[in-house]
Amino acid sequence: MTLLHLETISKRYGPVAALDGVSLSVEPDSRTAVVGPSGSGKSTLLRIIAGFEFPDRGIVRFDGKQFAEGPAGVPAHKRGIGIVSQDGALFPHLSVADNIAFGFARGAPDRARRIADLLDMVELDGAMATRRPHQLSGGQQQRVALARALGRRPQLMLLDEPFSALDTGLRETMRKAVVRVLQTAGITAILVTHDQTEALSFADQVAVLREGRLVQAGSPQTLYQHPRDPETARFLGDAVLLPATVTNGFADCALGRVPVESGHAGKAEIMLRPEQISIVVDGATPQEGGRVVDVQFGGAVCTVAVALPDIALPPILIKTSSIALPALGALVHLGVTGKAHVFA
Ligand SMILES: Nc1ncnc2c1ncn2[C@@H]1O[C@H](COP(=O)(O)OP(=O)(O)OP(=O)(O)O)[C@@H](O)[C@H]1O
Repeated sequence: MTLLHLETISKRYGPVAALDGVSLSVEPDSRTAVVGPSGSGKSTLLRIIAGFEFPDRGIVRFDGKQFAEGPAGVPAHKRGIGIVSQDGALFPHLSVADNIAFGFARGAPDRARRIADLLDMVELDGAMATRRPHQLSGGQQQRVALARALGRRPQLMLLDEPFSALDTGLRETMRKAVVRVLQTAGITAILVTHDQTEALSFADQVAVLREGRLVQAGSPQTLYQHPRDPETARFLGDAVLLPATVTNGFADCALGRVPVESGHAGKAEIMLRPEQISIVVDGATPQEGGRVVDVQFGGAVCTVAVALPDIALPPILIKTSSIALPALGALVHLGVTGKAHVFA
């Protein structure tokens, strides 16, 4: 059974088509990440699901109820959908406890226990209940915002770049904590993010928007390994794109014969992820091998650029460990693990 169903949603702002015929389904207890370049319509989609905006055309159906059909429908406060935004949007003059209790019915008899439970759920010390938001770190403020949204016991939680103001380490910790909380509470979530790694590690379903259109939706693995087009491939991570001739499950390309998954035959562009390519330093000749033209030390993951004999191709960027990095100028062979993806 589908929890949320969006059907051909379109929304214009004057001449701008913010969303153009977007259809997407979200299963109960799942996590969906919506990604796309700036201006691709991610926030508009979230606002339409929340009920802060209505589509010009299209249908929003939630848990068997029609929330919107074109510009008419159920207002935000009657949808029972939680939202956590980038800045947390806490009330600065209220204590943590009052912020969290904001969504409860006035005078709820179990108020204190519910606040304590929610603080516990988002892994915040109960002693913080009396503090004001400015006395908390960015990560703690986001936890309070999450607790406040959870307090309304929503079936669906919308997360609008909630980690973007946090630094890298804290971001990852928060992401894992949020996933844990949502799973424990059995809440379905939709996350809007600019961060591809965040999307791939957070979600069961990733939806890619571009210029208001849904380009592709599917599991993180499917999108990463089988992107619909080169732009989606590059958007979701580093990609090595090569012209090739495909026959009988193999592609002949600048890296030699590489197995492919597609039954396509003829000329095509193929894609490999950098981690599929390894460097073999074996005394290749300049006619057959590649030459190392750049080595970027990056700690655990280093980037080596290898120029191939076909000078029409840009150097291939390979991710490798810092152990046994090849020397600048070395002649090397490139080995391929797994299959290449074909853009037919
Ligand atoms: N209230 C508005 N009035 C006019 N144009 C708008 C309005 N809201 C959004 N737009 C336009 O609609 C398009 C989609 O905007 P939206 O905010 O949904 O994109 P986004 O993918 O969330 O972008 P970002 O990643 O930069 O937040 C953009 O071209 C934007 O300028």
